[in-house]
Amino acid sequence: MTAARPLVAGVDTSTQACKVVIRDAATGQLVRSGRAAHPEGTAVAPGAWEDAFTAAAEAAGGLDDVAALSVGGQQHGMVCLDEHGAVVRDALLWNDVRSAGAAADLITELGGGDEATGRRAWADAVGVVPVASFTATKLRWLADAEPENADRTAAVCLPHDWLTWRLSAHRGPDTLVTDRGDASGTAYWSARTGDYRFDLLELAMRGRRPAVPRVAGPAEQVGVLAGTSAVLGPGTGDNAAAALGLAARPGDVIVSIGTSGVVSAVTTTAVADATGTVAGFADATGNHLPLVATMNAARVLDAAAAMLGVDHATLSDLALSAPSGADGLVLVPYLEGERTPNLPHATGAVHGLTLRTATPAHVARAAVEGLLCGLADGIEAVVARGVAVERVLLIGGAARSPAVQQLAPGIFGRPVLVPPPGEYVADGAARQAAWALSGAAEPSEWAQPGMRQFEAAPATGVRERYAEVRGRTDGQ
Ligand SMILES: Nc1ncnc2c1ncn2[C@@H]1O[C@H](COP(=O)(O)OP(=O)(O)O)[C@@H](O)[C@H]1O
Ligand SMILES: O=C(CO)[C@@H](O)[C@H](O)COP(=O)(O)O
Repeated sequence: MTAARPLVAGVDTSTQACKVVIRDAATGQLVRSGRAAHPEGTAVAPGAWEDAFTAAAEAAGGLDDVAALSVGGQQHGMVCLDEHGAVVRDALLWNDVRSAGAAADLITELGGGDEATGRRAWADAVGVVPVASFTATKLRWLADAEPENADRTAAVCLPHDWLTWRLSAHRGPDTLVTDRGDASGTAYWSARTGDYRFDLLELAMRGRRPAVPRVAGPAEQVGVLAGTSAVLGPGTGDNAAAALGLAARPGDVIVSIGTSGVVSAVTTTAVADATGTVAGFADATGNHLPLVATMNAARVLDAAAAMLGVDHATLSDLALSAPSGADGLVLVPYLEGERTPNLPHATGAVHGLTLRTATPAHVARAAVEGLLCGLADGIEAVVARGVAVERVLLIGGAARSPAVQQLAPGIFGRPVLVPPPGEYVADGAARQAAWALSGAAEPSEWAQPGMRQFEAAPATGVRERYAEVRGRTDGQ
């Protein structure tokens, strides 16, 4: 049945929801899709992801006719398993900042007590400088705060690794598999060398060495969907999956405004930024994916809309009705602490309130501009690491906002391409599944969606005023 017209499934197990798309393996045409919500919070029982996957797959009409499946997922989350494969504690997600102190400790420890030396040493070793988001820092937190759980941790993996493993016919924790894209977000695997740094894993775990997933090749068949003959691809981190879904090539910069704000670019060489601003991740094809991530993105607009008591469409209208720069009103959007810049305990700030600016329209404008200014800093950071920018592609839930679409080009100082609203992470996972199924050297060329191009005059002074206010408050 599946041989005549094979279908493939792509999964995005993201922060807020699980999304499943089912596409034609040959053409990429969307056949069906479904989604289900994840629980709130930054510590989540992994079983909730499996439940959401089951519900999303059912909403997508089931998987009976699917010949291959891959899982893309939120990066960095710490999933600890005991010797029998049972979950040791709730997973700590990428946006959980309790490990901020552990990150600082790991930097100075590797630097022999010197922070600058430590930053350089981490960047050289694994392409990243620890921040609270990365798995290694969560493991250090575990070792210090919950040593008994650290002792019970026989294996550690990431959300997409865990879901792939749960969906497979394998059961022992020794059969866990990951890929380059997600492994590169652990801070104990190097995208440059392709090797685990077990010394850094042991440093994080204070001498313990849990098992880690095998790093599969980009299109490897890593198993089968339990109870079926459908092939499982290795999966990958959500940002690498989005790049695959968009068939991103060198010169493309992807700006994703989901729960996280992400600026990423496909490159052929590894990046090692000792400032830690640009993380030297890998992509899902064998290339690299230098990336800047912020913790405050779509939910800044969710919060602004809730604060003003309006829906997203009205928030967007309000923002577009206010003048550029919101007459000096600036919203620094560090609502959940921030990762870039590294201010894990920061809070948001609103500066420049006057009788003139104390209007819903000014607040809406300041929220959109504050969000975009943080991402503009991210684009500038990847450019500073030598990334060439030919196209800027805007995706993620908040890319649906007309205000975001129309204001981004002025604040980024570049035209912006917006593909139709879609699940590009799940699409990338589906494309990987088709690739694994085909056994071909390269992923098939799927028709890419038409994109709308937005242009605008530079938003003079907006980023400068944002930088001034951010510097003044430091978001604290
Ligand atoms: N039209 C819109 N305007 C602004 N934000 C939106 C809009 N539609 C959805 N969102 C927001 O986008 C976010 C979900 O985006 P998504 O990329 O799916 O996130 P994630 O992959 O992190 O789960 C939610 O916070 C949602 O409220
Ligand atoms: O931490 C990062 C990237 O380094 C985030 O991009 C997470 O991977 C979460 O992604 P979303 O749920 O926002 O898509």
